Parts: sequence; structure tokens; C-alpha cells
Amino acid sequence: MNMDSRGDQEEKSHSLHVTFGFALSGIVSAVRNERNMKIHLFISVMVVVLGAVLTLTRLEWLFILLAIGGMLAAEMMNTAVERTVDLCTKEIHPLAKQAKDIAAGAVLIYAIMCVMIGLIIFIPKISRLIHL
Ligand SMILES: Nc1ncnc2c1ncn2[C@@H]1O[C@H](COP(=O)(O)OP(=O)(O)OP(=O)(O)O)[C@@H](O)[C@H]1O
Repeated sequence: MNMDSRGDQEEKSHSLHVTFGFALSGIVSAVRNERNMKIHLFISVMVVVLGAVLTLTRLEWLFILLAIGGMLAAEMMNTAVERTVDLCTKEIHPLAKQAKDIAAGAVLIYAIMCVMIGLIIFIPKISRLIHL
């Protein structure tokens, strides 16, 4: 590595709190610009409220938190793939389609798992409540 390229790297490395700021602005941008993120956030708040009302156990909360955090993160990675593909080409290209569809497929798989986790945790509690 020559001095110039090392210099470039040093210029590009930011302090921890600046990097954290970039990540935060990424979250804000995704929530502001992506309809799906707003939907996921709304559902997440509803699930947390329902969990509090039905007094979930510590283990159940762990699964719910993993589901919510994973879902939001997966949606944001999907958005990042979409943006990157759009930046690379404005043309119709089979690889661009594959990249976007695979990323969307990953979100769908995680969403299905989240629904299953939600059903496994909430259905017994709600049915117990109904049969009281
Ligand atoms: N450059 C491209 N070449 C080929 N197919 C593409 C290209 N861009 C998007 N597509 C395909 O068109 C469809 C719609 O893509 P689009 O980028 O509009 O995302 P979307 O699914 O509508 O998601 P969002 O609403 O979050 O933008 C998808 O099947 C995608 O793979």
C-alpha cells in the first residue's frame, strides 16, 4: 500500500459517533421514504402493545424482539439493494431483476417466520382470554 492510498483511507475513516450518525440517518431516511418501513413500524408497535397487554414471558419477549428487529433490518437491507441496483443501471436487466427479487424474497421468508412466531405466541394467550 503506498502513502497516497493510506492517506485516502485515513481521510475516509470517521469517528465512532460520526459513523453512528450515518447509521441513524439511514434509519430515518428509510422510515421517511419507504412505505413498507412505515407499515412494519406500525405493526411492530401494535405487537409490542399487545404483548404488554397479554403480559408475555421473558422468553416470549426475546422472540418478539428478534422478530421485530430482524424484520426492520431485513426491510432496510432490501431497500439498500433496490437503491444500489437503481444506481448501477436504469436499464432493464435480468440480473437487476434477480437482485431485487431475491432481496424481496428474503424479506418475505423472514416475514412468514415472524407471522408464525406471532401466531405461536399470541394464539394460546388470546384463546385462553376468550375462554375465561
Ligand atoms: N432494472 C431492472 N431490470 C429488470 N427488472 C427490474 C429492474 N428494476 C426493477 N425490476 C423489477 O420490477 C419489479 C418492481 O421493481 P421495483 O424496483 O419497482 O420494486 P418494488 O417491488 O415495486 O418495491 P418498492 O415499492 O419498495 O420500490 C420487480 O420484479 C423488480 O425485480
